[in-house]
Amino acid sequence: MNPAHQGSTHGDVESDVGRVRIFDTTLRDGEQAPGFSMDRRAKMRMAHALEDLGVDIIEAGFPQASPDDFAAVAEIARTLKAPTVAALARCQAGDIDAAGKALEGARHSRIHLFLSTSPLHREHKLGKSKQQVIDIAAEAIYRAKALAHEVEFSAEDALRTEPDYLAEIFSVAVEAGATVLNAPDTVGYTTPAEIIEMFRYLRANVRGVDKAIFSAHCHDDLGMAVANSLAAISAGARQVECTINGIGERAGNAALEEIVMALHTRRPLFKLDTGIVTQHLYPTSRLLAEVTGQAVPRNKAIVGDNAFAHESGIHQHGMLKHRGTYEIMSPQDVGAKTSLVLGKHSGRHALRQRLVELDYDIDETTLDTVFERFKAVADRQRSVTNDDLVALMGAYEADNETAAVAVQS
Ligand SMILES: CC(=O)SCCNC(=O)CCNC(=O)[C@H](O)C(C)(C)COP(=O)(O)OP(=O)(O)OC[C@H]1O[C@@H](n2cnc3c(N)ncnc32)[C@H](O)[C@@H]1OP(=O)(O)O
Ligand SMILES: CC(C)C(=O)C(=O)O
Repeated sequence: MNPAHQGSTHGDVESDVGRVRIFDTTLRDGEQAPGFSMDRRAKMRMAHALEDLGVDIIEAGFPQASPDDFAAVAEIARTLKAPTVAALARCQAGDIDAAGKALEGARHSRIHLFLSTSPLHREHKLGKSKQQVIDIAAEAIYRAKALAHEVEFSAEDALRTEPDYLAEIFSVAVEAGATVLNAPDTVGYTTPAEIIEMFRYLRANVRGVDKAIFSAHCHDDLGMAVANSLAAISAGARQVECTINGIGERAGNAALEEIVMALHTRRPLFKLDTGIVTQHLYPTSRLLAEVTGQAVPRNKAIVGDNAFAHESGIHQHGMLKHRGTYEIMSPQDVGAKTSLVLGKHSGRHALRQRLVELDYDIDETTLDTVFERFKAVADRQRSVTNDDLVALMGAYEADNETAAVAVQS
């Protein structure tokens, strides 16, 4: 083991009071989803963006998965300065050694071990008894500890595992030297009430609990990944594993931007901070869309095109009076912008505002006529652009001139 790894304070349990660590797994679980895989170059671009975003841990990949993934993890480990770089490994010597090797150049390294603990996985996937699973985990942790600054142990399918058995394997994991205990909801099955119960139980029953922090890793199969992550945090988890845009296996992982902005926007409720530079959320989301070629859905919370867009007249009127009427956070805080989109649902207030912005001096009579014409255009097309408005105003002014000439002659 590199002597510099000894005595690292990165991941000091004491420093976690009032702080939730953000463990980004966009480059590992995120890229496992069909259509999202990233090559070494794409991973490097994302890794730099994630470092600028301020994530605490970047899970760079699964070195045993492929030579390119090994190379990507190694390059990220060598290059990044601030975040801990993590690599995933099964509880197998080959995986652990590959992870250790890939992480050699890292300033702060973490081997992330996982092993299934639920009855279904133990019996059908691994074909191992409860005790065998515990022994395999302990041996793997001992091996990994010699190869990285820190070891995280994930009990795969934890939320479908018997709580007393989960507490036992985590107790052994702490004894073996793991300092992060992750209880993943691997298949997105749990609910907020259940995950709270599980984390409270673990905190009360894992031996040596003060030597480790608990982590949540939630999947979105039932659309509850973010809610479950926040629930786990409220029950004492001080690390959350999440991805940009919520990408990941099947329906995805908990979306990083949603967890971070929930903690930020509802700070009086959670009383917890992250180290995320929130203004980087939107640009990082767009970079991921660019490198994967997968567009962000318009209605995606925080980073979708519609997250701060308003087309309805009643909402636009409210927004023009006070932004707080229809926005619970400032778009600038996530690096985005508000837009008032003109369409068939818009009203006079928003239309007048846009015409003023376009330098038209407009009285009530003009507004009424132009508004009627605007609605007719809006009924034919999805949105009405500035060019459409200029054309409408041009036609209106031409009609007025014709009418004036007719009156004179
Ligand atoms: C919940 C998660 O997201 S876990 C991470 C999932 N991610 C991935 O699988 C992506 C990368 N994976 C890969 O590239 C390949 O699966 C590899 C290279 C790791 C392994 O490939 P192969 O050796 O051909 O095995 P394959 O994937 O078909 O089967 C998995 C094997 O790992 C074993 N295994 C699964 N999980 C673990 C674990 N945590 N610890 C030890 N062994 C495990 C299985 O029992 C099976 O063993 P067997 O080959 O003795 O039957
Ligand atoms: C490896 C573990 C943390 C995982 O991805 C899961 O259980 O979903």
